[in-house]
Amino acid sequence: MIKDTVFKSFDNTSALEAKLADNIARQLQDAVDSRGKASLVVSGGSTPLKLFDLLSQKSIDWAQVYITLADERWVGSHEKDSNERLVRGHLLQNRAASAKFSGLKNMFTTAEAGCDMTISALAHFPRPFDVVVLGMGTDGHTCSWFPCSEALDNALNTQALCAAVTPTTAPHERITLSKTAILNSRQIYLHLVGEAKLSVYHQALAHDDVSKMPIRAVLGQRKTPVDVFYSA
Ligand SMILES: O=C(O)[C@H](O)[C@@H](O)[C@H](O)[C@H](O)COP(=O)(O)O
Repeated sequence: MIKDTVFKSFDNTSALEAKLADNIARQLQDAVDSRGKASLVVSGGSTPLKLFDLLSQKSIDWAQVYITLADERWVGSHEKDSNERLVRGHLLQNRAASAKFSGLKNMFTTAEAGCDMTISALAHFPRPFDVVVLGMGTDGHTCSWFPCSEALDNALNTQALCAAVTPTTAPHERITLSKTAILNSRQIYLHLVGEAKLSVYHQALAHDDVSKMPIRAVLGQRKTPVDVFYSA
């Protein structure tokens, strides 16, 4: 049983996105004011697109903000399943166009082979990450930590920043930030939309087995604050 998560429920997705975009913008600007630069890790998938649109319009010092992804499918950055494509089309727009983005995919043929290069590409990021925004799948995965995937143990236990994953339940080989990387953050948000995700979230809280629902690796820890933002 996992206790004490901060859970914020909103009447609709617009209210959720407005509040989450305000929080993230404030935390990034605070980081720039105190340390000169800030870092933001975002997730792909369908949930965060409107959040990205709103965030891109915030008036903060984006030129000092370093942005990357929690995970990426090992496909070209113009392909429809690319998370980088979503970030470029929705977040790195408007005022946020001046942010410094590093994607996770590189020219290596496989994620396994490209992992070290991705780690080097992120070496200059301010860490701990200031803000991490995670999503969750209805199987309880977050990032590309898929339940029962052979690579899950490595993604959850390596001290390296990234791990390669080939899920059996989702398309594409992937690269994902590791648990070590994600938890080395000042603030994590878990962005959930829809009743199906709420039910999965409750199932995740009810037990401790991380291999069955890897989101528990985030919800069941006390090192890094996690705020869950939910709307039906
Ligand atoms: O690349 C990805 O797929 C993700 O980063 C992944 O972890 C995502 O956040 C969840 O699968 C939720 O996806 P949806 O928002 O599409 O439901």
